[in-house]
Amino acid sequence: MSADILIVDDESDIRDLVAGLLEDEGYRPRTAGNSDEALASLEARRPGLVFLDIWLQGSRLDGLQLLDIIKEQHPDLPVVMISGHGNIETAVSAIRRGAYDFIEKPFKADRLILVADRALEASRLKREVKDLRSRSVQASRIVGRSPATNQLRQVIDRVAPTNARVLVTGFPGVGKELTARTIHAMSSRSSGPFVVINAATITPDTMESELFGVEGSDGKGRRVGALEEAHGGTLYIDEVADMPQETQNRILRVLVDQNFQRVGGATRVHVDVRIVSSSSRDLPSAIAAGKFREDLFHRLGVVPIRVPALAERREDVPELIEFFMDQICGTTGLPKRTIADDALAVLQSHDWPGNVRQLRNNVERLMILAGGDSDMEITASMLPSEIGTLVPTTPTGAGGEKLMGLALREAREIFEREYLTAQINRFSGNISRTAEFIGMERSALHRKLKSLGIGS
Ligand SMILES: Nc1ncnc2c1ncn2[C@@H]1O[C@H](COP(=O)(O)OP(=O)(O)OP(=O)(O)O)[C@@H](O)[C@H]1O
Repeated sequence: MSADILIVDDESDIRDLVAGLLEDEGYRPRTAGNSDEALASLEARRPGLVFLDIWLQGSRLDGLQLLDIIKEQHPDLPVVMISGHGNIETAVSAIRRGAYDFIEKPFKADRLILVADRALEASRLKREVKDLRSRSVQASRIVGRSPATNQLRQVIDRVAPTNARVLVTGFPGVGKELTARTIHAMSSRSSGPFVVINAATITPDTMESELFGVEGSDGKGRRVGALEEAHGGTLYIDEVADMPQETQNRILRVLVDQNFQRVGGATRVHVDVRIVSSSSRDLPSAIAAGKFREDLFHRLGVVPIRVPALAERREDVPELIEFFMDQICGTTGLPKRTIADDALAVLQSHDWPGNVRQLRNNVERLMILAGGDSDMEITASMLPSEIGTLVPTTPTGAGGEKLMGLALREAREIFEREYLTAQINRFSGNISRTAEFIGMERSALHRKLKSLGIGS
C-alpha cells in the first residue's frame, strides 16, 4: 500500500511541486500551509512521513516547534525538514531534535524521492524490528502436516489475500494469534503494522482509549489508539467476547462507518484497517446470554476460522516437538535431544488441554531439565506425572492380576485391543500411519481390528 505523505510549507508552489513529484512516484501526498493546518491534518490521520519546512512564515509555530510537537505525539513518525539555502545549521539541529533528514532548497527531484523512499523504508524496518522483538522467538510458521492443519493452511491461503474480516476461534493456546499473523503476512498489507489488542487483559475503563486513542488539548495528553496505529495494516483483537458492551457498540459503528472519534474528541478519524478477531469462548452462547452483540458477531466473522485443538491433530506432535526444540536450542544454546519412542508415544497420546502452548512449555522444561549433556535421550520416565504414563492405559485392569487369571489367548486379546485402540487414537484414527508405526501391513491391521471388534 502506498504511503500517505504530509507536506508542510508556507509556499504554495513548493507544496504543489513536492506533492506532484511524490504523486508521480505513487505516493499519496496531502499538504498544509501552516502549523495549525498541519496539526489538524495529523490529527485527522497519522501519515507515514512528513516533509516540514523549517521557516513556515506567518504560521503560529515555526518548523522546529512543530517538529517538537510531532515527535512528542508520534515518536516513530519520520520527519524530513525542508531547509532554505544558508540554513543548514538549523537543519542539523532539527536532526538532533529527532528529524530523519533534510533537503535543501532548491532541491533536485531525485534527491527528494530518494529521501522519501529511505525515510519510509527506515520506518518500516524499525517497525519490523519492534514487531520481531515483541514476539521474540515466537514462531511465525504453522507447523504440522495433519489433515486438520493442512486444511487450516488452505483456508488461510484463500482468505489472506482478500480484505475480509476474520474471526478465529479455538481453545487457548491452539495458535489463533499465529493464524492471524499468518493471514497478515500473506496479505497485501504485510508491510503495514500488525497491532495486537487483548480485550481480556484491558480494563473496561481503558478499553476505549486503547482502541480509539485520546484527543487531548494543545497536543498534550494525546494518545494514539490501536485502530489508528494499525492504519494500513491489521488490528488483531484477542478475546473479543471480553469487550465491554459500550465498546462493542462503538466498534460496531467503526466497522459500519470505517471511521471513529477519539475519547474526548470531536474529530472523525478515517482509517484503513483489516480487523481479525479471536475468541476462545463459545460466542453463540455469549450471544444467547446477552453478553455479546449478535450483529457484531456477524460483522467481525465475515470469514470464521476454527483452529482445531491439538488433541484433534496428534500427528502434528512429533513435528511440533522437533520445531520447538530447534527454536529453543537457537535461543538458549542448549544441545538438541532425541526423544525416545516411549516418550513420544506418551506425548502424542496426551490430551493437551493447554494445546500447542502447553506442548511448547513442556518441551522447554524437558530440555532445561536434561541440561547440557547432549547424549541424554528423553525417555517416558522423565516426563512430568501430569502428562501421563505409558500407553496403553488399562481401564479393564489388564495390567495387573486380572490378566494372570486368564488364558494366554484371552489375555492377549485384551492387551491387543487396548494397545491398538491407544495407538489408533494417537494417530487420530489414521490406519495407514498406525500400521506403519506398529509394523503391520495395513490390510492385516484392518483384519485384526475387525476380529477384535474395534472401530466397527
Ligand atoms: N501450528 C503451529 N506451529 C508452530 N507453532 C505454533 C503452532 N500453533 C501454535 N504455535 C505456537 O504456540 C504458542 C501459542 O500460540 P498462539 O499464541 O497463537 O495461541 P492462541 O490460540 O492465540 O492463544 P490464546 O488463546 O492464549 O491467546 C505460540 O508460541 C505459537 O507460536
